[in-house]
Amino acid sequence: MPSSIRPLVAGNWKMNGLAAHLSELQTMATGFEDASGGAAEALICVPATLIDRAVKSVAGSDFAIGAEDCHVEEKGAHTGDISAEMIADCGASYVIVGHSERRTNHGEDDATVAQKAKAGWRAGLTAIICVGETEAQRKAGETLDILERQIAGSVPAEANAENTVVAYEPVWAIGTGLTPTVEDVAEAHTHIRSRLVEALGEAGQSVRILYGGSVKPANAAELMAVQNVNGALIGGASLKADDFLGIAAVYSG
Ligand SMILES: O=C(CO)COP(=O)(O)O
Repeated sequence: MPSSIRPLVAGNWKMNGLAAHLSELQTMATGFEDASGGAAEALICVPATLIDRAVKSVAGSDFAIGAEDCHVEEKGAHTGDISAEMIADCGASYVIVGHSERRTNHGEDDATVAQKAKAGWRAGLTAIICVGETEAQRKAGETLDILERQIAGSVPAEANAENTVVAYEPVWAIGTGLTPTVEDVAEAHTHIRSRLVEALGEAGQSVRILYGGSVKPANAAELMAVQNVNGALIGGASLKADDFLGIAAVYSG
């Protein structure tokens, strides 16, 4: 049941981070268990250039490393793209698919996102499937309809708690310092939960649903306490160990 789901504190470095930044990652990996009281799992998704070194940096800890995107194919003539198999080959265990920045900047639609999730599974990765409305859609009162459509189109029917995490990221809350009210987060997450149960049956009860969009140490406690929020997907605040561990601390009890 949702209340027994082990939370996931996940970072998304986006197009940030050079080798020098790996020391920050090591600090996170070393401090995470203490900070979270052992009550949550940790993941940082890094640029493709850093996956291999990030995996080595956290070796010996339970800290997971993920990628930020993958191609749908296993290999072939796709210059500049990276397959899920390549990501797994570097030792990563997660891949983000359908982030709104990919949907907007690379024209990825729900069908592509679903294919990417399946590509991740094919390689043994857990897919973090992102959904979320734009500011215009929210103002037009379309939030729940958009989420329903994105869940229906982006989450393949074989999704379960082992192979899939869903992240709700309102586009207008990303990198803006704005967050929805806890009532709005509750409404969105409850809606996503019921759509997942409808689509996946019992498996939909235990798929983790992360909230993402301007999560910081100062607002994490109230956001993470909302029903059906099973962790966070953190952008800017995942670049600094102090901030990331400060967010993890909401789980320390
Ligand atoms: O897009 C996000 C994580 O995927 C959220 O980014 P911020 O936490 O910087 O708003």
